[in-house]
Parts: sequence; structure tokens; C-alpha cells
Amino acid sequence: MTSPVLEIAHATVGYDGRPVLRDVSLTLTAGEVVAVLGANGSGKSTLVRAALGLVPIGAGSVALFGTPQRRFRQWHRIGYVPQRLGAGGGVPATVTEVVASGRLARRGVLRPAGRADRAAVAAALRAVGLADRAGDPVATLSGGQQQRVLIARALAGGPELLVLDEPTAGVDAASQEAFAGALRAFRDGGGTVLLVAHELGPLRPLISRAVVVHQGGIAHDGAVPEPAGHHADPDHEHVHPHCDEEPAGLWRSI
Ligand SMILES: Nc1ncnc2c1ncn2[C@@H]1O[C@H](COP(=O)(O)OP(=O)(O)OP(=O)(O)O)[C@@H](O)[C@H]1O
Repeated sequence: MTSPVLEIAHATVGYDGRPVLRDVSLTLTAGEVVAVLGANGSGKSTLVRAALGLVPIGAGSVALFGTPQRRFRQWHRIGYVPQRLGAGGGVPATVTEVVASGRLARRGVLRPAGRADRAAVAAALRAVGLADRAGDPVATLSGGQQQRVLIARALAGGPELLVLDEPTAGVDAASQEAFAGALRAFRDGGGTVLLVAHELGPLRPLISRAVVVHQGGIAHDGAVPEPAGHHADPDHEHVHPHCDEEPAGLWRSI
């Protein structure tokens, strides 16, 4: 049996000794596309940062591809797009340069880019629909297009696990569709995805499982919950696989 891609077991995570999440467990197997949902400030980002070792865990354990996180060295197997990171930032880098930086962990900084690197960068740009902008300065792209550049950078590294923190927040509809297409292709190629989301939008059909963070724990782990507005539909069957008490207003924005 192959190891889970990610295994968080009974983890307590917080900042400055103040726990945000207590006794949380989450397992991702290869090929899953898991959405982390929850209200503002519930700890969604904290959960994915803990998975990647960006926030230390106080108790419990995290393993990546079967290796305890503290001994894990194969970071090129993971692509990470953090929340609200501007790709432009006043730096006059071109789209290609930013995406090519996603190859560094794989090829090493000192070895010049080879044919495989260039092919990976071109494929990643095609995947997010930005091949025609390859030579443009990132700063000249829209916010949604810049977000797609960051996703292409993560894809260019050829990861097996993609971790995305609110990849479509504030992103225009065309970029959301392009992103959904890129994610579908990544999944169809055997990739695993963990993404934090407020609104699933065009990503919804791709999500195989949803995890809801609520009151310092995981309140639901299973089917994607229906948006709150859906309850008003006359033909809506009121079946909830998760909990008796539904966190008020949690789904309103989905
Ligand atoms: N670096 C940090 N230092 C101290 N506290 C933090 C830090 N990052 C987050 N927090 C706190 O931890 C809690 C959870 O934050 P987190 O960003 O994980 O929530 P979230 O569910 O991702 O929120 P949002 O949907 O608004 O992005 C919040 O109370 C937040 O203020």
C-alpha cells in the first residue's frame, strides 16, 4: 500500500503558545482534491501552513509522502501558492522568469536551465492559459493573471501535491475558469490537491472532499456541503452528512 500524501494526526497548532487548532487530523491520499472551508479566521491557512512545516505543531504529528515532516527533504514534490502574494511587487520580472523560478528546487540554483526546464515552464504557462504573455512583465498583468502566474510557477516544479491558499480569491471569472482547467489537468495527471477556499465557483466539480474548520477543530470531513442559499430551494432535500449543528452562515459565500 502506498503512503498517504499527507497525514496530519492529532495536531495542535497555534502562534505564540496560543492554539488555533486542537487535535486536528487530516489524511490525503494520492489523486484527491480536498477543499478546506470555514469562516474567516477559523484556521484554514494555519492548517495548510502546519502541513508544510511553515507553522510548528505543538502536539501530534505530520507526515509527507510517508516521511515525518522534520525528516522530509523532497520539497520539490510539493508546490505551494500562499495567500495573497502579489507576483508583481514592483519587480520587473517577466512572466517566464517568475514561472521558471518554480524550477529552482528541482534543478539547483547553480545549474543553468536546460531543455526540460524550459519545456516545463512552457507547459505550465499553457496550463493556465498565459502562453501568449510569456515575455511580458508580470506587473502589466491583471490580479487574476498574476495569480495564474503563481500557480504556473508551482506547476512548473512538477509537484505531486499542490497546496493552494485561496487561489481564486478576488480573481476574475476568466482566470477562475483557466485555473479550474489547470487543476483538472493536474489531477488527471495523478496530482493531489489541498486548497483553501472561500468560494469554490468553477472549482466545485473538481473537489472530491471538503474539510470544514470550525471552532479550533475539523467540524466536517466528507462531501462538499451545499451553500446556505440552496436550503431555500423547494426541491432541496435537507440531508446533512456532517453535524447536527450547522455553523451559521458558513456557506453563504460559497
Ligand atoms: N502569524 C500569525 N501570528 C499570530 N496569529 C496568527 C498568525 N496567522 C494567523 N493568526 C491567527 O490565527 C487565527 C487563524 O488564522 P488563519 O489565517 O489560519 O485563518 P483562516 O481561516 O485562513 O482565515 P481567512 O479566511 O481570513 O484567511 C486567527 O485568529 C489569526 O488572527
